[in-house]
Amino acid sequence: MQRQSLVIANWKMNGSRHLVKQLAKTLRDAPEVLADVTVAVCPPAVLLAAWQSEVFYDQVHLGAQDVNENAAGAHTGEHSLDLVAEAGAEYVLVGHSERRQFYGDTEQRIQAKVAAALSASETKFKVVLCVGESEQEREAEQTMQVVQAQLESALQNVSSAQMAQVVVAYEPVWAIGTGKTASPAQAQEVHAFIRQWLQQKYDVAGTSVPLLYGGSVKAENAETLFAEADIDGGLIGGASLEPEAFLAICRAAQARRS
Ligand SMILES: O=C[C@H](O)COP(=O)(O)O
Repeated sequence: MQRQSLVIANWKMNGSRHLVKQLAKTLRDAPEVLADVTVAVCPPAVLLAAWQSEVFYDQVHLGAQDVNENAAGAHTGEHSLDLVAEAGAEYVLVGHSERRQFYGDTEQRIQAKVAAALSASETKFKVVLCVGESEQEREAEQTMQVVQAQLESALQNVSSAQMAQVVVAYEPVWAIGTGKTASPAQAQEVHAFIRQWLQQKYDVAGTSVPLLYGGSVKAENAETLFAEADIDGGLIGGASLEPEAFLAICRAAQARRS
């Protein structure tokens, strides 16, 4: 089954209004890429509004890097689904390893965030669930076990119908921001495992879920990673801050379709 290529930029706590303009221009100047590849950008929430005035949503989609599981209330510093939707977000990253490690994203909270995002009635959010093992876990040969446990917990109450709104990003923690990329074979092995798990639980709905690889994807390695059967695109950190590099990665995802 040929799934649509998808590339998502995660700026993390980086970027500026200037970079919004630069990247938006670079992408606008490549309509042939945007015609073939779904591209989304997740800037820091305070830059969503700047993006809103630069993009047409049929060209570039916007996303939030995280969201609070509560609808509203006394949660200083947090953003609700309604707030990020109002700022243009259609995608929401959930369970990124940096949030799991440093900002209190327990399995329970991740499950609650997934549930909240999937049940939002006004906006049909796309939830990008991030999973992945640490270096220690890989060395102990626990990769599949860890990834399976993360999937089981986050998707425990998610129905087949809701899976049309879910994207899974495999991000080995040891490859994030380290310059160490999983080899295409290593990434494919885990992606195939995730695909199989999804198909077992969700049947046909599991076949359609886009699977992204993230972890030091660069213009130089994107094409070989995206050539793997179960890698439908990437979740890009550092390289998404360089417009030309990001565009080259989107082109690599476009090449995957031909
Ligand atoms: O969300 C993106 C990933 O954490 C990958 O980041 P990176 O491309 O800087 O390694």
